[in-house]
Amino acid sequence: MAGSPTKQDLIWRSVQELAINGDKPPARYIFCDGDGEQIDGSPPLFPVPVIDVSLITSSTSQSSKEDEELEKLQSALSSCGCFQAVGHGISSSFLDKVREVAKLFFELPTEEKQKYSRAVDELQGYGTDQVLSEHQILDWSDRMFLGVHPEDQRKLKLWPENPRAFREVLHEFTANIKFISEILLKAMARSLKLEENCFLNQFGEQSTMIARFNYYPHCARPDLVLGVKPHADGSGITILLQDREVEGLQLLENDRWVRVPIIPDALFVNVGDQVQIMSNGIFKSPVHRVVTNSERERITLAVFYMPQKEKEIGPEDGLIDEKRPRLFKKVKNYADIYFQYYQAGKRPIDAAKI
Ligand SMILES: O=C(O)CCC(=O)C(=O)O
Ligand SMILES: [Fe+2]
Repeated sequence: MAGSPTKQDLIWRSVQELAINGDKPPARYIFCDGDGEQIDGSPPLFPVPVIDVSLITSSTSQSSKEDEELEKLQSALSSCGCFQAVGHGISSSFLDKVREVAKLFFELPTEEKQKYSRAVDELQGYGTDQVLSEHQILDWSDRMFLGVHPEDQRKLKLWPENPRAFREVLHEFTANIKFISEILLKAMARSLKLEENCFLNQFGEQSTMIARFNYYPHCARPDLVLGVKPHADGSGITILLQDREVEGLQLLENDRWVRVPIIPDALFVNVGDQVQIMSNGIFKSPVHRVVTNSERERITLAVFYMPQKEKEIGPEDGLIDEKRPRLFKKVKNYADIYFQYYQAGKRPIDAAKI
């Protein structure tokens, strides 16, 4: 097709298709070029703390092992804001099944995947980075975004029926993730000597869970593009199932990018902005980005667990005193605020700061 691409072309041309010819990425994907800082795909590996979820599941049987694990949890979330969860109860073979259905979906022909396309002004469905301005630098990734909770609000017409097991596997996986998220949020409250349900109460009965399958094709110039630009998540907490073999996630630690290692059967958990707010800034929502590589595709599944829409959230009273004054206002509909700030290139959590 002649001429420069229209907005519509950019929306519908998947990065997967762009990657096939192995050419240099189009200008709209170039995050840094030449004189800017090059994207380092291999900075030092960061020893992300490992937490055994099976040790922190019960509030009744207080044991020294549990106390120790809660202390580790508190320390991880107050420093890097993330950890690798093991002992979470989901079998290794089921995690691989989740990875398999995701891979089979992205392998489908374009026309088949486009049956589930995101409408231009919608968030849910299959697509690329949402194009909101001509100047936006686009992510080198395709994604499938699906609301999974509350269950009665699922947009099932966007849930793939191909591969056959997709819906069932996603349903089962996210039911497990919800269960684990609730255990974690209780443990996080206990680790701060708070009543264990306090964070969960802020999430509300109709808490929201969104699944985002990320597909990062290989890229001829991984030094110029990002799979996902630097951001902190707008969730309460995020649980990420990483690719079993291909790395790509990086964290900003003390102003330096570091690599997140792969532990194949672990779930990578990070605090999102809304839990940073609820914890009055004690828990940190880490800035992270995704890099690509020239050889292999990478597929991940991020599940964002968020408070109910319209519900006001704010710092827990028990975490405010003279030594630690209130750092954040009460906010609601943080997802909307997040989106506006993020697209304007600002850090969304600043909107909630006092
Ligand atoms: O794919 C990854 O490793 C992380 C993705 C991510 O940060 C996100 O979806 O918010
Ligand atoms: Fe993220």
